[in-house]
Amino acid sequence: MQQKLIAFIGAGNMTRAIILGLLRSGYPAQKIIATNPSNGKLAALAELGVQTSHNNRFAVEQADVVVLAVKPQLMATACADFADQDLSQKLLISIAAGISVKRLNALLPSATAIVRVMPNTPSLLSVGMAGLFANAKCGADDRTFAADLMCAVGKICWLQQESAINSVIATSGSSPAYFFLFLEAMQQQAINMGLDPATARQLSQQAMLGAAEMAIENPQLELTTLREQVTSKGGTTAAALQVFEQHQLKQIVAEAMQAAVARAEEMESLF
Ligand SMILES: NC(=O)C1=CN([C@@H]2O[C@H](COP(=O)(O)OP(=O)(O)OC[C@H]3O[C@@H](n4cnc5c(N)ncnc54)[C@H](OP(=O)(O)O)[C@@H]3O)[C@@H](O)[C@H]2O)C=CC1
Ligand SMILES: O=C(O)[C@@H]1CCC=N1
Repeated sequence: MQQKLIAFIGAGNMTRAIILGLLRSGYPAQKIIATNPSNGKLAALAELGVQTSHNNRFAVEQADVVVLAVKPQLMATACADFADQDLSQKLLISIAAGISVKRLNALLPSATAIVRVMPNTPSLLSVGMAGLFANAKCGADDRTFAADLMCAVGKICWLQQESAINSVIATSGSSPAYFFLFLEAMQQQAINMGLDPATARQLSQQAMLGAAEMAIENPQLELTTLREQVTSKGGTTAAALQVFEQHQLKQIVAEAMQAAVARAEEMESLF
């Protein structure tokens, strides 16, 4: 991966995840600067050798690549700190949900090459999944750098349409939380059935990990086939799946994902 000075604006969960991945892949810490208003998160990054600052303007001035990683509702405030700087030679990467390229161009008028990235928190363990959309002003170098950045923390896919970012949010950005909700429910019921909390958690999470690895290792098999392989006729799994069907699990999932997309679209008009 090319070594450019990367400024992360906002040093929260996602920035930390991406920086840890970069460092693990051998990216030099002194080529990274992170900003944040409060101290704690910066201090933790400074311990890893990363440069830190409270000053967005100072960080952006030196950077070749600027990663916008603040909450969507704070994006306008953060960008105002360096909106009058010449960003035309810098690659701008935004990981924010609900902030369009058009909005970024309005907030940062001199920005040219812009990549929107939708990552997820498993990036922290280098098993992230990110969708990337590049605007028409991005050259091959910009695309390669953005791809390399996210490949340091997981897998990526390129999107042809910006609107697909919202589908990525619903499918891989937010979905670790859907999964944790499912795990919480399983752990709770296992406890209700008499298992201790640690055993209930281990059984649930290890089964899910194994199932995810089976799906990954068997791309030639449809997910339906993998499900059917667990489901003996007249057996226990069939009894459980029948309950999911009665309660229309697929419809619930569809509605939840549609709600995520609708909120992303709403945020595009709010922030
Ligand atoms: N979390 C997730 O799973 C995912 C998040 N995203 C997107 O990533 C972005 C960041 O999310 P996440 O890391 O979870 O959020 P966090 O709240 O963990 O991190 C945002 C950080 O920005 C800091 N901040 C606030 N205002 C400014 C400012 N003006 N200048 C610089 N830094 C500032 C906050 O500081 P302080 O600590 O003082 O509040 C905070 O540390 C969001 O836009 C979100 O949509 C995308 C995909 C997945
Ligand atoms: O909840 C959110 O808005 C962000 C985007 C995807 C995951 N977290």
